[in-house]
Amino acid sequence: MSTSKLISVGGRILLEVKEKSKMSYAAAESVVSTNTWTATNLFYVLLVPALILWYAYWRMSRRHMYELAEKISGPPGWPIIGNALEFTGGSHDIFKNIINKSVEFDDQSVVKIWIGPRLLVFLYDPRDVELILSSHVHIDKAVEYRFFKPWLGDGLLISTGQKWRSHRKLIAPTFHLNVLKSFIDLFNANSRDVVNKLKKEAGVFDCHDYMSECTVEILLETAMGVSKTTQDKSGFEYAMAVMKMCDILHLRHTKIWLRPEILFKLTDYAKTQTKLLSIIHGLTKKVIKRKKDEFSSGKRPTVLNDYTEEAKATSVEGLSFGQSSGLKDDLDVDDGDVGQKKRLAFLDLLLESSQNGVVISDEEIKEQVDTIMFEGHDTTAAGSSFFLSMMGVHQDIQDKVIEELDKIFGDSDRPATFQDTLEMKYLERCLMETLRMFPPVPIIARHLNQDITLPSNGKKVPSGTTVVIATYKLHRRPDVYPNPNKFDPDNFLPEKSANRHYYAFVPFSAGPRSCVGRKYAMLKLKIILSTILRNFRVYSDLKESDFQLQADIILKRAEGFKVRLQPRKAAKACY
Ligand code: HEM
Repeated sequence: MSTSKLISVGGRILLEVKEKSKMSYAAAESVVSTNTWTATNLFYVLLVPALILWYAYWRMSRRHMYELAEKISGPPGWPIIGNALEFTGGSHDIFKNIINKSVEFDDQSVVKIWIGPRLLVFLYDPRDVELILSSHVHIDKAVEYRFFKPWLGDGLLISTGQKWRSHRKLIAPTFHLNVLKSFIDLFNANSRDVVNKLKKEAGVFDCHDYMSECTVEILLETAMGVSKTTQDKSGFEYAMAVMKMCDILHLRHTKIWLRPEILFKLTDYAKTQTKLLSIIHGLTKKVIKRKKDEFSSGKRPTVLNDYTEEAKATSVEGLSFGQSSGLKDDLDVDDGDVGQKKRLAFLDLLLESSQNGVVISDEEIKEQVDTIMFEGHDTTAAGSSFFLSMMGVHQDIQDKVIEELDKIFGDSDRPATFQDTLEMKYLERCLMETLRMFPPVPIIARHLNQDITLPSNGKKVPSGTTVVIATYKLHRRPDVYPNPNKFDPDNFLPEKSANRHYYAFVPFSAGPRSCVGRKYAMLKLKIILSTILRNFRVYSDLKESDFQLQADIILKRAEGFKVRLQPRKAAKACY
């Protein structure tokens, strides 16, 4: 065979081999694609029944919940998403919509809604409220509080079980009345500062900004023990960051698509949250570091063990410190029989405890500081701003408060004493009435780990439900407060309070998980508000029916807390 023949034969063979291999490749490809097709199809063919089975099992395992929920009334919802569409629109629209819709169910004081698979049952009969709040069993916070976790960690507000119990035991005494009495000078000094700042306001302005900054600064100076001279402008920045964080948390509570972590992280809100948390945690870290440096340089905290007869009293005759006088909690424990007790302010105690090898880590201290800073400032800022708004609206009531203050202080510009605060009885009634009509924490939510039977109507609420104490609705029950939408401080005359169900007024919650800052808040508010009213008369151009309420975690006025001030003693400087 010639070379060219060989080549051509070889080429043909090669071509043939190539053709064959092409064919077998195509065949293989078709086998693979057939197999892939079959595997993909098989996957889907199996997935669909698997999902159906899983859904059927899931529904079956929740049958008990559905059966009991069926017997509780509530607005009709959609399949899968339930009543999630009720939460569309802005915060004010949501609040108005929910309150309006709830009216239909007022005769039963219990309303059910579904947000996707979550069952929420709103309660506002005092007997049902008592069942939940007085219990040592129903103390777990609802799963919705988990959105606070990146901010507050496992702080007192959201922790549960043994951790919550031991930290509560540690922290509650740091808000004991004896400790609070030692803060009076600081309450006065900061109230004076806010009065001086308010002097520059000539027209209508939002008093909440001032109240917010002032309450942050007071907290830093009292509970955290950071002196004014070492504070910088970060208080205001912190307060604004907290406000914006609350907006984001509220969105996550109400917009079903923002609930799953995986979806939330894709949004701009997640980026904003990271920025806000760096401002918020920046301040708390700075505060703790400063305090630790003081400790290591040998500066020890002041021990507050003034054990005079007056200081011994933990409860004061005729003063309820923000709750029905028949209720008692761990803040009312009288340790007169325990012997002389060393008392420290909040952060001093936590640091001292940790250095003595007690129960609390650095991370836990940070979580508790974040919790107290949040709970302690935004609530009181809202409460005081609502109070000033109500004084502005009700000039006749403001007259009576001013008359009382003039009786206590006369012409003097001296700072208020603890004894003075006991005599501010009418101002206290106005404060309680403000907290009734505008509770800064308008709802309290708990997770049920077992079925409960409602004392008010015998209906059962199933385990796994989020029960929501609707404080705002509870406080406006016409059978408890005749004319409930009228601001009437006489609702808190002793004889009227005595005849009322104890759990019909719970602005600070009640029972084992009541607010640890209740007495602190009442004392601080009395001093700030009396100082403002000793210096200014407050006016409002709006009536309370014009207030646009919104509940971004904390109840606020959507349009801002707009008031006007007129100096009472034009020529006199604040003392
Ligand atoms: C007008 C002012 C205040 C109001 C209306 C208020 C209201 C409340 C309410 C309703 C709760 C229960 C929340 C829930 O269960 O979801 C609570 C808890 C709490 N509050 Fe306050 N609060 C006020 C001021 C303060 C202050 C000044 C502090 C601290 C300085 C504070 C610290 C706390 C803490 C740590 C908790 C969690 C307690 C626990 O779960 O054991 N609060 N507050």
